Amino acid sequence: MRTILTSGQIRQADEYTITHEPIASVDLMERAARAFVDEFAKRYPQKKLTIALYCGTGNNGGDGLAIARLLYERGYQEVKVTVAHFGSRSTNDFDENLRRLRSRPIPLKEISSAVEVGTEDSDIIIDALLGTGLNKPISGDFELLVKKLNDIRKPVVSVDIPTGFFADEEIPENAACIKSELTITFQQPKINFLLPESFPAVKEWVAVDIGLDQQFIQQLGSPYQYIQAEDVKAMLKKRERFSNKGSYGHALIVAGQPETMGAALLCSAACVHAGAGLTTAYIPQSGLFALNSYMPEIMAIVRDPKSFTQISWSKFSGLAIGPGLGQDDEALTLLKLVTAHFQKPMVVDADALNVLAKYKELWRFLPKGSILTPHMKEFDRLFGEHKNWRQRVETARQWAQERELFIVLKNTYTIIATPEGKVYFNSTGNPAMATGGMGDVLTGVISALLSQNYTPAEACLAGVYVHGLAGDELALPDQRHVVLPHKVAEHVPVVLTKLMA
Ligand SMILES: NC(=O)C1=CN([C@@H]2O[C@H](COP(=O)(O)OP(=O)(O)OC[C@H]3O[C@@H](n4cnc5c(N)ncnc54)[C@H](O)[C@@H]3O)[C@@H](O)[C@H]2O)[C@@H](O)CC1
Ligand SMILES: Nc1ncnc2c1ncn2[C@@H]1O[C@H](COP(=O)(O)OP(=O)(O)O)[C@@H](O)[C@H]1O
Ligand SMILES: [K+]
Repeated sequence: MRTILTSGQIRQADEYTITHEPIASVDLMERAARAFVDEFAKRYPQKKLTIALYCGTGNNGGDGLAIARLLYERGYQEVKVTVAHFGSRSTNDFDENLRRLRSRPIPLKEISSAVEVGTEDSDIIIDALLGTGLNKPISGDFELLVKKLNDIRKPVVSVDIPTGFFADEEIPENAACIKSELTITFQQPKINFLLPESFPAVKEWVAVDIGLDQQFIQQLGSPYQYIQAEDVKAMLKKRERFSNKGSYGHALIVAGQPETMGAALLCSAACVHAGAGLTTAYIPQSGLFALNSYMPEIMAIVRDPKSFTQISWSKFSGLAIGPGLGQDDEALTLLKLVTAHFQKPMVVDADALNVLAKYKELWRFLPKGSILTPHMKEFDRLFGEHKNWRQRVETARQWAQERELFIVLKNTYTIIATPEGKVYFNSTGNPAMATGGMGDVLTGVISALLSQNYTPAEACLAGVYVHGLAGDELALPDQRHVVLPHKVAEHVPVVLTKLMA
């Protein structure tokens, strides 16, 4: 896991590293600047580029001055620097870097108001005005300068965070900020980079390691984590030589209506591909033909009232309810039936979530450790309207803790809130996956993992990661516009094999 800290915690980690490594703070700044320049040089290797750095007078500005010097030393000869003295005092490391910069033949202009900025015709702008020290929305000269830089419509690369961007608190409405093409951020993504509001301020980000003390970072106990491949690799279990289908559990997928059988098929098929020993779909009579012709590996129980009393619930080790289920009386009956008889953690998705939103008294029947997989609209139906994603993250965290459930809030960086109060952000997935049926596949994958005896936490974390990775492997190499959910399901075994290699 990569721990995600708030700006305040990052400052603590900086201070701890400075005292205990030990390293002088100006040397830590130099290390950060070097890490920035390494990444910048990879992305923009043309040494003839004209580069304009805009620096504030805090440590973000200090980084900018060090970056200008290091770029020059790397052979970027067309670098120039503008320092914005807009009121805030300068830091010692800024002063030291200004002294170092002055000994180089790099053009330096110091301004005390935004109107002094002339026409800007450089190829690239590096934004080092303000970083994590931001404590209120920018206004006055900062706002004017930011507006000017945005209006130039040249690519902007931000140092650590775009100037004016709130890294981890709720972003105030209409707060002005730099719209960066790329943000090269120190040590870890900032929480708000992982939420939709960050776009277009943060079109793309990359985190570069500046060697902050890892032990100290762990000890800060941040609830926010960013899932990495190693975490999922450590969870996955290989299939044993003397195993049989009984070793991998039996999943029941309660899904589908005559008009939405596709959802049931995609979910059940994904469950088969993700390795459930047996998969049974609990579907309407009219869906039987489609099911049998789509995938013969899936078994069926036909959903007539007689069946309600005939299911032997204990033989299922995993269960999902919801994809394409509808929200009529039958859906309500099924949700009641399932929660009354199935005592293990289950996956609740799609229409079952909408039913749950309408009949709040059903909450208390959900087995502890169950996994809710809402997208944004389902989430707001369950928990009320939210003004922004930062609020959704906190609602998910509170509810998951209070109800002892896992909430998988599907998004670009899917958010997983756990009963322990942790919040994980998924690092896989891409916009080609934004197509109907993709969530049904995710539900199938998670229920397959539950039926194979993975813990609910493992099923959520590994499930979302694997699902996103399958989508990435299909879409990213040749930049596909769209990937189809059934292809993602079919690719899940390939991804699992690679992760277990
Ligand atoms: N040793 C360290 O602490 C390190 C810090 N680093 C850099 O330091 C940055 C943080 O530096 P600072 O804490 O000096 O802060 P900034 O450089 O982000 O901001 C400077 C000052 O601007 C003022 N300010 C805040 N909001 C404002 C607003 N809306 N309008 C006008 N002024 C405002 C604040 O008083 C703040 O201290 C990071 O983003 C990173 O770039 C890196 O060099 C790595 C090491
Ligand atoms: N831009 C994106 N980046 C990453 N993942 C995405 C993106 N768009 C969609 N996804 C993933 O695709 C799935 C869509 O789920 P959902 O909206 O429930 O689809 P459906 O209801 O049609 O089955 C989620 O797992 C989501 O994380
Ligand atoms: K910045």
